Amino acid sequence: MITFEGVTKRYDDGTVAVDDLSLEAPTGAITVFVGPSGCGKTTSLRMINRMIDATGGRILLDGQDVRQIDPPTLRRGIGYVIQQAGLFPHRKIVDNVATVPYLLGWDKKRARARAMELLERVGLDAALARRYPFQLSGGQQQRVGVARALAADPPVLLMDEPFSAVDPVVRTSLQDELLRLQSDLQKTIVFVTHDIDEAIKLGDTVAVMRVGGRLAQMAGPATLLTEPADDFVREFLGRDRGIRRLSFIPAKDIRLAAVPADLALDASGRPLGWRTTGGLLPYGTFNPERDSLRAALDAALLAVNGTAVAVDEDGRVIGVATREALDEVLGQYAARHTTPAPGSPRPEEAHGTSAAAAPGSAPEVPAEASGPDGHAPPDPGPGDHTDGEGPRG
Ligand SMILES: Nc1ncnc2c1ncn2[C@@H]1O[C@H](COP(=O)(O)OP(=O)(O)OP(=O)(O)O)[C@@H](O)[C@H]1O
Repeated sequence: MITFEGVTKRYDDGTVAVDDLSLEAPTGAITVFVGPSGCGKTTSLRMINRMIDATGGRILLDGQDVRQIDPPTLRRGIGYVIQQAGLFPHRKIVDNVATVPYLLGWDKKRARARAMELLERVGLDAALARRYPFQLSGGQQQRVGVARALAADPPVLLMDEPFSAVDPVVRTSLQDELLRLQSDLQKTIVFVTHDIDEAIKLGDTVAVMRVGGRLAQMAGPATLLTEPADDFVREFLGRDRGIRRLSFIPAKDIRLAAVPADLALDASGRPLGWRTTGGLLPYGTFNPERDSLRAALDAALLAVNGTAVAVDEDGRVIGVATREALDEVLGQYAARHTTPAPGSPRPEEAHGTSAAAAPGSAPEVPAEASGPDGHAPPDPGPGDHTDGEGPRG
C-alpha cells in the first residue's frame, strides 16, 4: 500500500505542483493518476521513489515514511517505466533488460536468463534480444521498458505515460498486455496518464487531478463514470459516460435462450449468419464468460433482429440473447444506480487488497544509474499481491 498523507510539493521557484494530496494506492492493484497537463501527476509519481522530495506531508510505503529510506534502497523495490522506454542505446536488448540484475551483482548468465524469461513474458521474440534499441519499433521498445522494470521482481511499479508515444493500435495491445501481466504478477502499480480512456481501462482506482495538484476525485472507473464529483470531472470524462459504464457490467448474467432455427451454423457450431429469404444476414457475437454488457449490446446492434449470439471460447454458439434479455440486465443495472445507498461501494467495484512483501535484500542501486534521458533507473525488489473489477475496456 502506498499512502499519500497531505503531500505538497512546492518547487524552488514557488510553483505548487502538488497541494495537500491524500490518497491510497492499494497493494496489488493499479492506481491511475490522470488529469490535464501540468496538474502534478509526474511530480506525485516521482515523490514515491524520491526522485523528487515532497516539501510537505508524507508518503508511506507499507506504513514506512519513504523519507526514512535512502533512495537506492527504496528504489530496489520500485520498478520505473517511462515514455519512450528510456533504453540504453548502446546496449543490446538483453543487457538493457538485465540492467538491474547486473547492478545487483547477479552473474551474467543468470541475469541474461532472467532477461530472456522476461522478454518472453512481455510478448517479445527471443531473436530481438541481440538487437539494439534503435532496431526495435516503438511498441517493442516499450515492452522492453516494462521487462526491464520487472527484472528484479519489484513489488511496486511506477509507470509514467509509458504508452503515450505509440500509435493507438500498438497502445491498445500494450494496455492489454499490461492487464494480462498484472493478472499474473499482481504488482502495486501507480500509472500516470493524461488519457481518461486509458485510465478507465487500466485503473482499479482512478485519481483525477486538477491543475494546482489537487485531487478532484478518486474512485473505481465505474463509479467515476456514474457519479463524477463535479463539473471538472464530468467534463474531463467526456461524452458517452452511460455507454462506457456498461463495460463494467459482466455479460454473464444475461439470460440466454436456445439457439433458434434461423441462426445458421457451420459443422462445428460456429455462427454463419441469420437466415432470411434473401440469404444470410450479419450477426454479432459475445462471450458471456469474458465480455461485458456493452459487448453484448454491440453484438445485438450488429444484427437486424437485435439478437446477440453468445459463443464460447472456441467461437461455438451456446445460445442467444434477445432484446428482452438484454433489457432485463439493463433494467437491473438502472435500478441499482438510480437509488444508490449512501457510501456503499458498488458490488462490481469491491477492491480487494493484501499485504506486500517485505523489502528485498539486494545491494545498492546507484542513483547515477539513470537512463539515457536522465530518468532514474529501473529498480528491483520483491513480489506481492492484487485485485480487480468486472470486465474492462
Ligand atoms: N523543476 C520544476 N521547477 C518548477 N516547476 C516545475 C518543475 N517541474 C514541474 N514543475 C511544474 O509543476 C507543475 C506540475 O508538473 P508535472 O510535471 O508534475 O505535471 P504533469 O501533470 O505530470 O504534466 P504533464 O501531463 O504535462 O506531464 C507544472 O506547473 C510544472 O510546470
